[in-house]
Amino acid sequence: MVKICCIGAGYVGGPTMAVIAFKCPNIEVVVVDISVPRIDAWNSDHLPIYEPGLDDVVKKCRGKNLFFSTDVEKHVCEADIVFVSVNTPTKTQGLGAGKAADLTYWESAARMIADVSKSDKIVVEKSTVPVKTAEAIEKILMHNSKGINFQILSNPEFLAEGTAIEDLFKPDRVLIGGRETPEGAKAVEALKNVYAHWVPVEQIICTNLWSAELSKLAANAFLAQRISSVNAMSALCEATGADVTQVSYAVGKDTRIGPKFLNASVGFGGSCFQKDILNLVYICECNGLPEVANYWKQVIKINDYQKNRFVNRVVSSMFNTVSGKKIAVLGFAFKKDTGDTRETPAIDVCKGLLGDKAKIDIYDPQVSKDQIQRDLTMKKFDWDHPMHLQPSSPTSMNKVNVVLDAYEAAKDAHGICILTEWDEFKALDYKKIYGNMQKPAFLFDGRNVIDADKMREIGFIVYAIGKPLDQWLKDMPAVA
Ligand SMILES: NC(=O)C1=CN([C@@H]2O[C@H](COP(=O)(O)OP(=O)(O)OC[C@H]3O[C@@H](n4cnc5c(N)ncnc54)[C@H](O)[C@@H]3O)[C@@H](O)[C@H]2O)C=CC1
Ligand SMILES: O=C(O)[C@H]1O[C@H](OP(=O)(O)OP(=O)(O)OC[C@H]2O[C@@H](n3ccc(=O)[nH]c3=O)[C@H](O)[C@@H]2O)[C@H](O)[C@@H](O)[C@@H]1O
Repeated sequence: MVKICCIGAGYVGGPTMAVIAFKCPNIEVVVVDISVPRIDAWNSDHLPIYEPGLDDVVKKCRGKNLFFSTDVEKHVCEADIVFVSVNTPTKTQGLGAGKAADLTYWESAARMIADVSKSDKIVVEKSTVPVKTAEAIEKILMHNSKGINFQILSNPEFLAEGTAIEDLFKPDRVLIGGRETPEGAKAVEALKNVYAHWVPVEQIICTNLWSAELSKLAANAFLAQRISSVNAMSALCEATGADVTQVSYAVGKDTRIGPKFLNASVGFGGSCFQKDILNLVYICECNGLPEVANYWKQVIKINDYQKNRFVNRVVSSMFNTVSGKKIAVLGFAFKKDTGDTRETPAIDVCKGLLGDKAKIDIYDPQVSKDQIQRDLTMKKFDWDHPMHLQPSSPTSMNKVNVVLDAYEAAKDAHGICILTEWDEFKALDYKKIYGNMQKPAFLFDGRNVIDADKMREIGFIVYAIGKPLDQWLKDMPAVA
Protein backbone atom coordinates (compact mmCIF):
# COMPACT_ATOMS: atom_id res chain seq x y z
CA MET A 1 0.00 0.00 0.00
CA VAL A 2 1.31 3.45 -0.94
CA LYS A 3 1.64 5.66 2.12
CA ILE A 4 1.14 9.41 1.96
CA CYS A 5 1.91 11.78 4.78
CA CYS A 6 0.92 15.44 4.65
CA ILE A 7 2.65 17.94 6.92
CA GLY A 8 0.16 20.70 7.79
CA ALA A 9 -3.48 20.03 8.62
CA GLY A 10 -4.82 23.42 7.55
CA TYR A 11 -7.29 24.70 4.97
CA VAL A 12 -5.34 22.98 2.21
CA GLY A 13 -3.75 19.92 3.85
CA GLY A 14 -6.96 18.74 5.54
CA PRO A 15 -9.43 18.88 2.64
CA THR A 16 -6.89 17.85 -0.02
CA MET A 17 -5.80 14.76 1.86
CA ALA A 18 -9.37 13.87 2.79
CA VAL A 19 -10.26 13.85 -0.91
CA ILE A 20 -7.18 11.81 -1.85
CA ALA A 21 -8.11 9.25 0.82
CA PHE A 22 -11.73 9.22 -0.35
CA LYS A 23 -10.83 8.74 -4.02
CA CYS A 24 -7.95 6.30 -3.42
CA PRO A 25 -9.03 3.61 -0.95
CA ASN A 26 -5.79 1.73 -1.70
CA ILE A 27 -3.65 4.57 -0.36
CA GLU A 28 -3.10 5.28 3.34
CA VAL A 29 -3.11 8.99 4.09
CA VAL A 30 -1.93 10.50 7.36
CA VAL A 31 -2.19 14.24 7.97
CA VAL A 32 0.19 15.48 10.64
CA ASP A 33 0.51 18.81 12.40
CA ILE A 34 2.40 20.30 15.32
CA SER A 35 -0.82 21.89 16.56
CA VAL A 36 -2.46 19.52 19.05
CA PRO A 37 -5.83 21.39 19.11
CA ARG A 38 -6.00 21.28 15.31
CA ILE A 39 -5.39 17.53 15.15
CA ASP A 40 -7.82 16.94 18.03
CA ALA A 41 -10.45 18.85 16.10
CA TRP A 42 -9.80 16.83 12.93
CA ASN A 43 -10.37 13.71 15.02
CA SER A 44 -13.60 15.08 16.53
CA ASP A 45 -17.12 15.81 15.28
CA HIS A 46 -16.24 19.50 14.99
CA LEU A 47 -13.67 19.83 12.25
CA PRO A 48 -11.34 22.83 12.61
CA ILE A 49 -12.55 24.41 9.37
CA TYR A 50 -15.98 24.99 7.92
CA GLU A 51 -16.19 23.79 4.34
CA PRO A 52 -19.35 22.49 2.65
CA GLY A 53 -19.15 18.72 2.04
CA LEU A 54 -15.97 18.24 4.07
CA ASP A 55 -17.61 16.53 7.08
CA ASP A 56 -19.06 13.89 4.84
CA VAL A 57 -15.80 13.05 3.08
CA VAL A 58 -13.86 12.94 6.36
CA LYS A 59 -16.44 10.74 8.06
CA LYS A 60 -16.35 8.25 5.19
CA CYS A 61 -12.59 7.61 5.39
CA ARG A 62 -11.37 8.64 8.85
CA GLY A 63 -10.08 5.59 10.71
CA LYS A 64 -10.02 3.56 7.48
CA ASN A 65 -7.36 5.05 5.24
CA LEU A 66 -7.36 8.63 6.56
CA PHE A 67 -5.69 9.51 9.85
CA PHE A 68 -4.82 12.72 11.69
CA SER A 69 -1.86 12.69 14.05
CA THR A 70 0.63 14.84 15.92
CA ASP A 71 3.27 12.14 15.61
CA VAL A 72 4.88 13.99 12.75
CA GLU A 73 8.21 12.18 12.66
CA LYS A 74 6.82 8.64 12.73
CA HIS A 75 4.46 9.20 9.83
CA VAL A 76 6.97 11.12 7.74
CA CYS A 77 9.45 8.31 8.26
CA GLU A 78 6.94 5.69 7.08
CA ALA A 79 5.65 7.60 4.03
CA ASP A 80 6.53 7.10 0.37
CA ILE A 81 5.17 10.51 -0.60
CA VAL A 82 5.37 13.50 1.77
CA PHE A 83 3.23 16.53 0.96
CA VAL A 84 4.26 19.74 2.66
CA SER A 85 1.30 22.03 3.15
CA VAL A 86 2.50 24.34 5.88
CA ASN A 87 1.72 28.04 5.99
CA THR A 88 3.93 30.42 3.99
CA PRO A 89 2.90 33.87 5.24
CA THR A 90 4.46 37.21 4.30
CA LYS A 91 7.63 37.99 6.26
CA THR A 92 7.05 40.69 8.83
CA GLN A 93 10.68 41.19 9.84
CA GLY A 94 14.13 41.26 8.31
CA LEU A 95 15.12 41.02 4.67
CA GLY A 96 12.11 41.35 2.38
CA ALA A 97 9.76 42.19 5.28
CA GLY A 98 6.30 43.05 4.03
CA LYS A 99 6.72 41.21 0.74
CA ALA A 100 8.83 38.05 0.74
CA ALA A 101 7.34 34.73 1.75
CA ASP A 102 8.37 33.51 5.19
CA LEU A 103 9.69 30.02 4.56
CA THR A 104 10.56 29.26 8.20
CA TYR A 105 7.87 26.60 8.52
CA TRP A 106 8.81 25.07 5.20
CA GLU A 107 12.49 24.95 6.03
CA SER A 108 11.92 23.34 9.41
CA ALA A 109 9.64 20.75 7.79
CA ALA A 110 12.33 19.99 5.19
CA ARG A 111 15.03 19.63 7.85
CA MET A 112 12.79 17.32 9.83
CA ILE A 113 12.09 15.17 6.73
CA ALA A 114 15.85 14.86 6.15
CA ASP A 115 16.44 13.97 9.82
CA VAL A 116 13.84 11.26 10.22
CA SER A 117 13.83 9.60 6.79
CA LYS A 118 15.20 6.09 6.44
CA SER A 119 13.94 5.37 2.91
CA ASP A 120 13.66 7.17 -0.47
CA LYS A 121 10.84 9.68 -0.67
CA ILE A 122 9.00 11.97 -2.99
CA VAL A 123 8.59 15.37 -1.32
CA VAL A 124 5.74 17.44 -2.73
CA GLU A 125 5.48 21.20 -2.39
CA LYS A 126 1.79 21.78 -1.79
CA SER A 127 2.20 25.15 -0.11
CA THR A 128 2.43 28.18 -2.35
CA VAL A 129 6.11 29.10 -2.48
CA PRO A 130 8.38 31.50 -4.37
CA VAL A 131 9.68 30.20 -7.68
CA LYS A 132 12.98 28.34 -7.11
CA THR A 133 12.04 27.16 -3.60
CA ALA A 134 12.44 23.55 -4.73
CA GLU A 135 16.10 24.26 -5.35
CA ALA A 136 16.58 25.40 -1.75
CA ILE A 137 14.59 22.46 -0.41
CA GLU A 138 16.65 20.06 -2.51
CA LYS A 139 19.81 21.50 -1.00
CA ILE A 140 18.52 20.98 2.55
CA LEU A 141 17.42 17.44 1.82
CA MET A 142 20.53 16.41 -0.14
CA HIS A 143 22.98 17.81 2.40
CA ASN A 144 21.36 15.80 5.16
CA SER A 145 20.27 12.77 3.23
CA LYS A 146 22.50 9.97 4.56
CA GLY A 147 22.38 8.45 1.09
CA ILE A 148 18.59 8.61 0.79
CA ASN A 149 17.17 9.71 -2.54
CA PHE A 150 14.65 12.56 -2.42
CA GLN A 151 12.71 13.76 -5.45
CA ILE A 152 11.09 17.16 -5.11
CA LEU A 153 7.86 17.91 -6.94
CA SER A 154 5.82 21.09 -7.11
CA ASN A 155 2.09 20.41 -6.97
CA PRO A 156 0.43 23.71 -6.13
CA GLU A 157 -3.16 23.76 -4.97
CA PHE A 158 -5.85 25.80 -6.73
CA LEU A 159 -8.86 25.16 -4.48
CA ALA A 160 -10.85 28.12 -3.24
CA GLU A 161 -12.29 28.20 0.27
CA GLY A 162 -16.01 27.61 0.48
CA THR A 163 -15.88 25.37 -2.59
CA ALA A 164 -12.83 23.30 -1.64
CA ILE A 165 -14.46 19.89 -1.92
CA GLU A 166 -16.12 20.71 -5.23
CA ASP A 167 -12.82 22.10 -6.55
CA LEU A 168 -10.90 19.03 -5.40
CA PHE A 169 -13.42 16.60 -6.86
CA LYS A 170 -13.46 18.38 -10.22
CA PRO A 171 -10.30 20.45 -10.57
CA ASP A 172 -9.86 22.53 -13.74
CA ARG A 173 -6.38 21.04 -13.78
CA VAL A 174 -3.80 19.41 -11.58
CA LEU A 175 -0.30 20.78 -11.99
CA ILE A 176 2.81 18.73 -11.32
CA GLY A 177 6.31 20.09 -11.79
CA GLY A 178 9.41 17.92 -11.52
CA ARG A 179 13.05 17.62 -12.46
CA GLU A 180 13.65 16.78 -16.09
CA THR A 181 15.67 13.67 -15.26
CA PRO A 182 14.64 9.98 -15.40
CA GLU A 183 14.21 9.96 -11.60
CA GLY A 184 12.24 13.21 -11.74
CA ALA A 185 9.97 11.82 -14.47
CA LYS A 186 9.38 8.68 -12.39
CA ALA A 187 8.36 10.77 -9.39
CA VAL A 188 6.01 12.87 -11.53
CA GLU A 189 4.45 9.66 -12.82
CA ALA A 190 3.94 8.34 -9.27
CA LEU A 191 2.07 11.48 -8.22
CA LYS A 192 0.15 11.56 -11.48
CA ASN A 193 -1.05 8.02 -10.70
CA VAL A 194 -2.51 9.23 -7.42
CA TYR A 195 -4.59 11.97 -9.08
CA ALA A 196 -5.46 9.72 -12.02
CA HIS A 197 -7.78 7.82 -9.62
CA TRP A 198 -10.35 10.55 -10.33
CA VAL A 199 -8.89 13.34 -12.50
CA PRO A 200 -8.88 12.74 -16.29
CA VAL A 201 -5.22 12.41 -17.32
CA GLU A 202 -5.51 15.13 -19.96
CA GLN A 203 -6.24 17.53 -17.12
CA ILE A 204 -3.03 16.66 -15.30
CA ILE A 205 -0.41 19.09 -16.55
CA CYS A 206 3.24 18.18 -16.11
CA THR A 207 5.88 20.89 -16.34
CA ASN A 208 9.32 21.65 -15.05
CA LEU A 209 9.63 22.66 -11.40
CA TRP A 210 9.96 26.39 -11.91
CA SER A 211 6.97 26.64 -14.25
CA ALA A 212 4.78 24.85 -11.72
CA GLU A 213 5.93 27.06 -8.85
CA LEU A 214 5.50 30.26 -10.86
CA SER A 215 2.15 29.22 -12.38
CA LYS A 216 0.59 29.20 -8.93
CA LEU A 217 1.70 32.75 -8.16
CA ALA A 218 0.68 33.82 -11.67
CA ALA A 219 -2.79 32.26 -11.36
CA ASN A 220 -3.50 34.08 -8.10
CA ALA A 221 -2.12 37.33 -9.49
CA PHE A 222 -4.33 37.06 -12.60
CA LEU A 223 -7.42 36.28 -10.51
CA ALA A 224 -6.83 39.16 -8.13
CA GLN A 225 -6.06 41.43 -11.07
CA ARG A 226 -9.52 40.76 -12.51
CA ILE A 227 -11.11 41.83 -9.23
CA SER A 228 -9.01 44.97 -9.01
CA SER A 229 -9.84 45.74 -12.62
CA VAL A 230 -13.57 45.47 -12.05
CA ASN A 231 -13.30 47.34 -8.76
CA ALA A 232 -11.42 50.15 -10.49
CA MET A 233 -14.27 50.23 -13.03
CA SER A 234 -16.79 50.35 -10.18
CA ALA A 235 -15.40 53.73 -9.08
CA LEU A 236 -15.76 55.03 -12.62
CA CYS A 237 -19.29 53.61 -12.83
CA GLU A 238 -20.30 55.55 -9.74
CA ALA A 239 -18.83 58.72 -11.22
CA THR A 240 -20.57 58.33 -14.56
CA GLY A 241 -23.89 56.58 -13.93
CA ALA A 242 -22.86 53.29 -15.53
CA ASP A 243 -23.79 50.11 -13.65
CA VAL A 244 -20.85 47.82 -12.90
CA THR A 245 -23.00 44.67 -13.06
CA GLN A 246 -24.07 45.57 -16.57
CA VAL A 247 -20.51 46.45 -17.55
CA SER A 248 -19.13 43.16 -16.13
CA TYR A 249 -21.80 41.20 -17.92
CA ALA A 250 -21.14 42.90 -21.23
CA VAL A 251 -17.38 42.57 -20.88
CA GLY A 252 -17.52 38.96 -19.64
CA LYS A 253 -19.64 37.88 -22.61
CA ASP A 254 -16.51 38.17 -24.72
CA THR A 255 -15.33 34.57 -24.72
CA ARG A 256 -11.74 35.77 -24.59
CA ILE A 257 -12.47 37.41 -21.24
CA GLY A 258 -15.14 35.12 -19.77
CA PRO A 259 -17.73 35.86 -17.08
CA LYS A 260 -16.06 34.58 -13.90
CA PHE A 261 -14.37 36.64 -11.23
CA LEU A 262 -15.80 39.94 -12.38
CA ASN A 263 -17.96 40.74 -9.36
CA ALA A 264 -17.21 44.17 -7.98
CA SER A 265 -16.86 44.16 -4.21
CA VAL A 266 -15.63 46.04 -1.19
CA GLY A 267 -12.27 44.42 -1.99
CA PHE A 268 -10.78 40.97 -2.12
CA GLY A 269 -9.62 39.22 1.04
CA GLY A 270 -8.36 35.80 1.98
CA SER A 271 -5.02 34.51 3.10
CA CYS A 272 -3.44 34.25 -0.33
CA PHE A 273 -4.11 36.90 -2.95
CA GLN A 274 -2.28 39.72 -1.20
CA LYS A 275 0.49 37.51 0.16
CA ASP A 276 1.14 35.82 -3.17
CA ILE A 277 1.17 39.06 -5.15
CA LEU A 278 3.55 40.64 -2.63
CA ASN A 279 5.70 37.59 -3.02
CA LEU A 280 5.59 37.99 -6.80
CA VAL A 281 6.49 41.67 -6.46
CA TYR A 282 9.48 40.76 -4.30
CA ILE A 283 10.67 38.10 -6.73
CA CYS A 284 10.43 40.60 -9.60
CA GLU A 285 12.41 43.17 -7.62
CA CYS A 286 15.06 40.57 -6.74
CA ASN A 287 15.33 39.70 -10.41
CA GLY A 288 15.89 43.33 -11.42
CA LEU A 289 12.41 43.83 -12.89
CA PRO A 290 11.03 46.93 -11.08
CA GLU A 291 8.53 47.73 -13.87
CA VAL A 292 6.99 44.28 -13.58
CA ALA A 293 6.98 44.56 -9.79
CA ASN A 294 5.16 47.91 -9.96
CA TYR A 295 2.62 46.55 -12.38
CA TRP A 296 1.53 43.83 -9.92
CA LYS A 297 1.74 46.16 -6.92
CA GLN A 298 -1.11 48.17 -8.43
CA VAL A 299 -3.45 45.21 -7.97
CA ILE A 300 -3.03 45.52 -4.20
CA LYS A 301 -3.08 49.30 -4.25
CA ILE A 302 -6.46 49.29 -5.99
CA ASN A 303 -7.71 46.78 -3.44
CA ASP A 304 -6.68 49.07 -0.58
CA TYR A 305 -8.23 52.01 -2.42
CA GLN A 306 -11.50 50.12 -2.77
CA LYS A 307 -11.71 49.38 0.96
CA ASN A 308 -10.91 53.01 1.84
CA ARG A 309 -13.38 54.25 -0.72
CA PHE A 310 -16.12 52.19 0.91
CA VAL A 311 -15.39 53.55 4.38
CA ASN A 312 -15.25 57.10 3.05
CA ARG A 313 -18.57 56.60 1.32
CA VAL A 314 -20.19 55.42 4.55
CA VAL A 315 -18.85 58.33 6.55
CA SER A 316 -19.53 61.02 3.95
CA SER A 317 -23.10 59.82 3.33
CA MET A 318 -23.89 60.02 7.00
CA PHE A 319 -23.24 63.76 7.24
CA ASN A 320 -19.47 63.30 7.28
CA THR A 321 -19.34 61.64 10.67
CA VAL A 322 -20.23 58.32 12.21
CA SER A 323 -19.05 59.35 15.66
CA GLY A 324 -21.29 57.73 18.27
CA LYS A 325 -23.54 56.23 15.59
CA LYS A 326 -24.31 52.56 15.60
CA ILE A 327 -23.42 50.75 12.37
CA ALA A 328 -24.46 47.14 11.76
CA VAL A 329 -21.82 45.07 10.00
CA LEU A 330 -23.32 42.05 8.28
CA GLY A 331 -20.65 39.50 7.43
CA PHE A 332 -17.06 39.35 8.61
CA ALA A 333 -15.62 36.33 6.74
CA PHE A 334 -13.63 37.15 3.59
CA LYS A 335 -16.28 35.42 1.46
CA LYS A 336 -19.41 33.34 2.00
CA ASP A 337 -19.38 29.70 3.06
CA THR A 338 -16.22 29.98 5.09
CA GLY A 339 -15.43 31.02 8.65
CA ASP A 340 -12.00 32.25 7.54
CA THR A 341 -11.27 35.90 8.26
CA ARG A 342 -7.67 36.13 7.11
CA GLU A 343 -7.18 39.48 5.33
CA THR A 344 -10.94 39.95 5.18
CA PRO A 345 -11.91 43.43 3.95
CA ALA A 346 -14.20 43.59 7.00
CA ILE A 347 -11.15 44.17 9.22
CA ASP A 348 -10.16 47.32 7.32
CA VAL A 349 -13.71 48.58 7.04
CA CYS A 350 -14.42 48.06 10.75
CA LYS A 351 -11.13 49.69 11.71
CA GLY A 352 -11.93 52.60 9.41
CA LEU A 353 -15.36 53.07 11.00
CA LEU A 354 -13.93 52.75 14.50
CA GLY A 355 -11.34 55.33 13.51
CA ASP A 356 -14.24 57.70 12.94
CA LYS A 357 -15.61 56.70 16.37
CA ALA A 358 -18.57 54.62 15.22
CA LYS A 359 -20.10 51.92 17.42
CA ILE A 360 -20.33 48.69 15.48
CA ASP A 361 -22.42 45.58 15.94
CA ILE A 362 -21.12 42.68 13.89
CA TYR A 363 -22.95 39.55 12.82
CA ASP A 364 -21.48 36.68 10.83
CA PRO A 365 -23.01 33.20 10.76
CA GLN A 366 -19.62 31.42 10.90
CA VAL A 367 -17.16 33.70 12.65
CA SER A 368 -16.82 33.61 16.43
CA LYS A 369 -16.68 36.60 18.72
CA ASP A 370 -13.16 35.65 19.82
CA GLN A 371 -11.95 35.57 16.25
CA ILE A 372 -13.45 38.99 15.48
CA GLN A 373 -11.89 40.45 18.60
CA ARG A 374 -8.51 38.96 17.72
CA ASP A 375 -8.74 40.35 14.20
CA LEU A 376 -9.70 43.84 15.26
CA THR A 377 -7.04 44.15 17.94
CA MET A 378 -4.27 42.63 15.86
CA LYS A 379 -1.68 45.06 14.63
CA LYS A 380 -1.95 45.44 10.91
CA PHE A 381 1.19 45.19 8.89
CA ASP A 382 1.57 48.03 6.42
CA TRP A 383 3.19 46.29 3.44
CA ASP A 384 3.93 49.57 1.70
CA HIS A 385 5.77 50.94 4.74
CA PRO A 386 7.15 47.80 6.41
CA MET A 387 8.28 49.70 9.50
CA HIS A 388 4.73 50.75 10.36
CA LEU A 389 2.32 48.72 12.41
CA GLN A 390 -1.17 50.09 12.77
CA PRO A 391 -2.67 49.05 16.09
CA SER A 392 -6.31 49.34 16.87
CA SER A 393 -6.57 51.42 20.01
CA PRO A 394 -7.74 49.32 22.98
CA THR A 395 -10.58 51.73 23.70
CA SER A 396 -12.15 51.28 20.29
CA MET A 397 -12.88 47.61 21.08
CA ASN A 398 -15.35 48.88 23.69
CA LYS A 399 -17.35 50.09 20.74
CA VAL A 400 -17.57 46.66 19.11
CA ASN A 401 -20.35 44.18 19.78
CA VAL A 402 -20.58 40.77 18.22
CA VAL A 403 -24.19 39.64 18.04
CA LEU A 404 -26.11 36.52 17.12
CA ASP A 405 -28.30 37.70 14.28
CA ALA A 406 -28.67 40.37 11.66
CA TYR A 407 -31.84 41.84 13.22
CA GLU A 408 -30.12 42.42 16.53
CA ALA A 409 -27.15 44.00 14.76
CA ALA A 410 -29.41 46.42 12.87
CA LYS A 411 -31.68 47.38 15.79
CA ASP A 412 -31.38 51.15 16.42
CA ALA A 413 -28.53 51.36 13.91
CA HIS A 414 -28.06 54.37 11.66
CA GLY A 415 -26.56 52.27 8.90
CA ILE A 416 -25.92 48.73 7.71
CA CYS A 417 -22.80 47.58 5.88
CA ILE A 418 -22.99 44.25 4.07
CA LEU A 419 -19.43 42.97 3.87
CA THR A 420 -19.85 39.26 3.07
CA GLU A 421 -22.24 37.85 0.48
CA TRP A 422 -23.86 35.25 2.77
CA ASP A 423 -27.06 33.95 1.13
CA GLU A 424 -29.07 34.67 4.26
CA PHE A 425 -28.50 38.41 3.83
CA LYS A 426 -30.52 38.28 0.62
CA ALA A 427 -33.48 36.77 2.43
CA LEU A 428 -33.70 39.13 5.42
CA ASP A 429 -36.93 40.98 6.19
CA TYR A 430 -35.60 44.43 5.32
CA LYS A 431 -38.94 46.11 6.05
CA LYS A 432 -38.71 44.89 9.63
CA ILE A 433 -35.07 45.93 9.82
CA TYR A 434 -35.88 49.39 8.46
CA GLY A 435 -38.66 49.78 11.00
CA ASN A 436 -36.22 49.26 13.86
CA MET A 437 -33.47 51.58 12.62
CA GLN A 438 -32.70 55.26 13.19
CA LYS A 439 -33.76 57.52 10.32
CA PRO A 440 -32.57 58.28 7.77
CA ALA A 441 -31.59 54.61 7.52
CA PHE A 442 -28.58 53.80 5.34
CA LEU A 443 -27.72 50.56 3.60
CA PHE A 444 -24.21 50.13 2.18
CA ASP A 445 -23.96 47.01 0.10
CA GLY A 446 -20.30 46.03 -0.28
CA ARG A 447 -21.19 42.86 -2.17
CA ASN A 448 -24.11 43.85 -4.38
CA VAL A 449 -26.35 41.20 -2.87
CA ILE A 450 -29.52 43.20 -2.32
CA ASP A 451 -31.99 44.71 -4.77
CA ALA A 452 -31.20 48.40 -4.33
CA ASP A 453 -34.43 49.63 -5.91
CA LYS A 454 -36.57 47.52 -3.58
CA MET A 455 -34.60 48.82 -0.62
CA ARG A 456 -35.16 52.40 -1.78
CA GLU A 457 -38.90 51.68 -1.97
CA ILE A 458 -38.76 50.61 1.68
CA GLY A 459 -37.12 53.92 2.53
CA PHE A 460 -33.42 53.14 2.81
CA ILE A 461 -30.76 55.38 1.39
CA VAL A 462 -28.76 52.84 -0.54
CA TYR A 463 -25.18 52.70 -1.69
CA ALA A 464 -24.16 49.70 -3.79
CA ILE A 465 -20.67 49.23 -5.23
CA GLY A 466 -20.40 50.50 -8.79
CA LYS A 467 -24.12 51.30 -9.13
CA PRO A 468 -25.64 54.63 -10.15
CA LEU A 469 -25.79 56.91 -7.12
CA ASP A 470 -29.04 58.31 -5.83
CA GLN A 471 -29.41 62.05 -5.22
CA TRP A 472 -28.45 61.81 -1.56
CA LEU A 473 -25.09 60.24 -2.33
CA LYS A 474 -24.47 62.66 -5.19
CA ASP A 475 -25.01 65.52 -2.77
CA MET A 476 -22.53 64.06 -0.31
CA PRO A 477 -19.55 63.08 -2.45
CA ALA A 478 -16.98 60.83 -0.82
CA VAL A 479 -13.32 61.69 -1.07
CA ALA A 480 -11.32 58.52 -1.77
N1 LIG B 1 -6.10 28.54 2.17
C1 LIG B 1 -6.26 28.30 0.90
O1 LIG B 1 -7.38 28.32 0.38
C2 LIG B 1 -5.10 27.94 0.02
C3 LIG B 1 -3.81 27.97 0.51
N2 LIG B 1 -2.75 27.62 -0.30
C4 LIG B 1 -1.39 27.58 0.24
O2 LIG B 1 -1.27 26.39 1.04
C5 LIG B 1 -0.40 26.63 2.15
C6 LIG B 1 -1.12 26.28 3.43
O3 LIG B 1 -2.22 27.15 3.58
P1 LIG B 1 -3.35 26.89 4.66
O4 LIG B 1 -3.71 25.45 4.65
O5 LIG B 1 -4.39 27.92 4.42
O6 LIG B 1 -2.53 27.22 5.99
P2 LIG B 1 -2.97 26.90 7.49
O7 LIG B 1 -2.30 27.92 8.33
O8 LIG B 1 -4.43 26.70 7.58
O9 LIG B 1 -2.29 25.47 7.77
C7 LIG B 1 -0.93 25.26 7.88
C8 LIG B 1 -0.70 24.23 8.98
O10 LIG B 1 0.68 23.84 8.97
C9 LIG B 1 1.06 23.56 10.31
N3 LIG B 1 2.52 23.56 10.43
C10 LIG B 1 3.37 24.61 10.28
N4 LIG B 1 4.65 24.18 10.43
C11 LIG B 1 4.59 22.85 10.66
C12 LIG B 1 5.59 21.84 10.88
N5 LIG B 1 6.88 22.15 10.86
N6 LIG B 1 5.17 20.59 11.13
C13 LIG B 1 3.85 20.27 11.14
N7 LIG B 1 2.88 21.16 10.93
C14 LIG B 1 3.24 22.44 10.68
C15 LIG B 1 0.37 24.64 11.11
O11 LIG B 1 0.26 24.27 12.48
C16 LIG B 1 -0.98 24.75 10.39
O12 LIG B 1 -1.96 23.93 11.01
C17 LIG B 1 0.03 28.08 2.04
O13 LIG B 1 1.26 28.12 1.37
C18 LIG B 1 -1.03 28.71 1.17
O14 LIG B 1 -0.53 29.79 0.43
C19 LIG B 1 -2.95 27.23 -1.58
C20 LIG B 1 -4.20 27.17 -2.12
C21 LIG B 1 -5.38 27.52 -1.35
O1 LIG C 1 -4.19 30.23 -3.32
C1 LIG C 1 -5.24 30.35 -2.73
O2 LIG C 1 -5.33 30.52 -1.51
C2 LIG C 1 -6.55 30.36 -3.45
O3 LIG C 1 -6.93 31.75 -3.56
C3 LIG C 1 -8.20 31.96 -4.16
O4 LIG C 1 -9.21 31.32 -3.39
P1 LIG C 1 -9.86 31.98 -2.08
O5 LIG C 1 -9.00 33.10 -1.61
O6 LIG C 1 -10.14 30.88 -1.16
O7 LIG C 1 -11.25 32.56 -2.55
P2 LIG C 1 -11.75 33.35 -3.87
O8 LIG C 1 -13.02 32.79 -4.28
O9 LIG C 1 -10.69 33.44 -4.88
O10 LIG C 1 -12.03 34.80 -3.29
C4 LIG C 1 -10.99 35.65 -2.86
C5 LIG C 1 -11.55 37.02 -2.55
O11 LIG C 1 -11.94 37.68 -3.75
C6 LIG C 1 -13.27 38.15 -3.64
N1 LIG C 1 -13.90 38.15 -4.98
C7 LIG C 1 -13.90 37.03 -5.72
C8 LIG C 1 -14.46 37.02 -6.98
C9 LIG C 1 -15.02 38.18 -7.50
O12 LIG C 1 -15.54 38.25 -8.64
N2 LIG C 1 -15.01 39.30 -6.73
C10 LIG C 1 -14.43 39.32 -5.47
O13 LIG C 1 -14.43 40.36 -4.81
C11 LIG C 1 -13.92 37.20 -2.66
O14 LIG C 1 -15.06 37.77 -2.07
C12 LIG C 1 -12.80 37.00 -1.67
O15 LIG C 1 -12.73 38.04 -0.74
C13 LIG C 1 -8.22 31.34 -5.56
O16 LIG C 1 -9.53 31.48 -6.11
C14 LIG C 1 -7.83 29.86 -5.51
O17 LIG C 1 -7.77 29.34 -6.83
C15 LIG C 1 -6.48 29.72 -4.82
O18 LIG C 1 -6.12 28.36 -4.70
